Amino acid sequence: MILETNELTKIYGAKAACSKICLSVNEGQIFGFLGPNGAGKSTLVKMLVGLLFPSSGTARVLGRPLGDLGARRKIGYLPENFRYQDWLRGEELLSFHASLHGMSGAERKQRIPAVLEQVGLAGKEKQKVGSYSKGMQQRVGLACALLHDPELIFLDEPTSALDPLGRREVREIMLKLRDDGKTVFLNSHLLSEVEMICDRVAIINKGKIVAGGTLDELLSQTIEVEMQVDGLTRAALEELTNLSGKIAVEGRHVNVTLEHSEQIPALAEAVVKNGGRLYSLGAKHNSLEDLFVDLIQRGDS
Ligand SMILES: Nc1ncnc2c1ncn2[C@@H]1O[C@H](COP(=O)(O)OP(=O)(O)OP(=O)(O)O)[C@@H](O)[C@H]1O
Repeated sequence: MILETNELTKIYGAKAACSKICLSVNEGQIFGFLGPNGAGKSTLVKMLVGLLFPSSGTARVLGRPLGDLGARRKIGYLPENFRYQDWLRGEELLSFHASLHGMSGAERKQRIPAVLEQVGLAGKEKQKVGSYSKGMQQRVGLACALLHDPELIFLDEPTSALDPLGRREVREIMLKLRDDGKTVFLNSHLLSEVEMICDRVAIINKGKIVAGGTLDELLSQTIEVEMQVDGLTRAALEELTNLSGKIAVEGRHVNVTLEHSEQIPALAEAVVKNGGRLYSLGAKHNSLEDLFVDLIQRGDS
């Protein structure tokens, strides 16, 4: 594991921004950390990169305890609302960051053009950062995070300022990083993006982890079945309700949420056995968005 947290907690006043977070992240993967606004995503990342002290709990990053300097040198971090020095040219900003990393002249000569190329800013390095578009600013932020060739990269909402094309390019950068053996910890609330590129995800709501696993594991948890039924009797309805906590009937349309696909034959049987006529039955696994909305709404009720 490149990252492991054990009951990591951050309390602000009377409120837990992160409460007893237990996570583990495998090396060489893109890990998606999802949650609505204010759920605690940025707070967790700030603790992991050593910018915030936890109130309690522990974590190991790159095999070292939190705050370890050797580990921090191998971490890249793109904060959510960063603002760099507007008056610097792109190359000057990167040069400044290179000096913060203690890079030699030879290293700078090699790494600065390489990251400019990597984030699609080659040829734009002479322009002032203040004159960059939002998308270019996001890319230069990404370049700063990748400059020292880190092993583990924390990206806090890296595509939020980008148009669809820019988002795709940043997704490609993340996939390339994974191909190169790097680990990416991606904070996001863009579910489709996470669904497209992440190997594992965890969902946080109100400071607590409410789900986690591979996408397959998470999305196979619930199945939505849509049936067309004529003459649904009270007895059939009762049996369907027993099979599923969630059922909606509108005319001939019956929607049922199940936990396993093994329950599907029992649904059909409950309808037919109790006098109903079944015209069609279709099952679909929930999308990440369905799961996310369901978990967050459950937490609000
Ligand atoms: N310095 C602070 N002092 C007090 N409360 C804070 C502080 N920083 C964050 N919080 C609170 O902690 C909670 C979690 O905030 P955090 O920024 O980690 O959420 P987030 O999931 O990153 O949200 P977003 O997607 O909006 O960035 C929020 O309720 C926030 O108001």
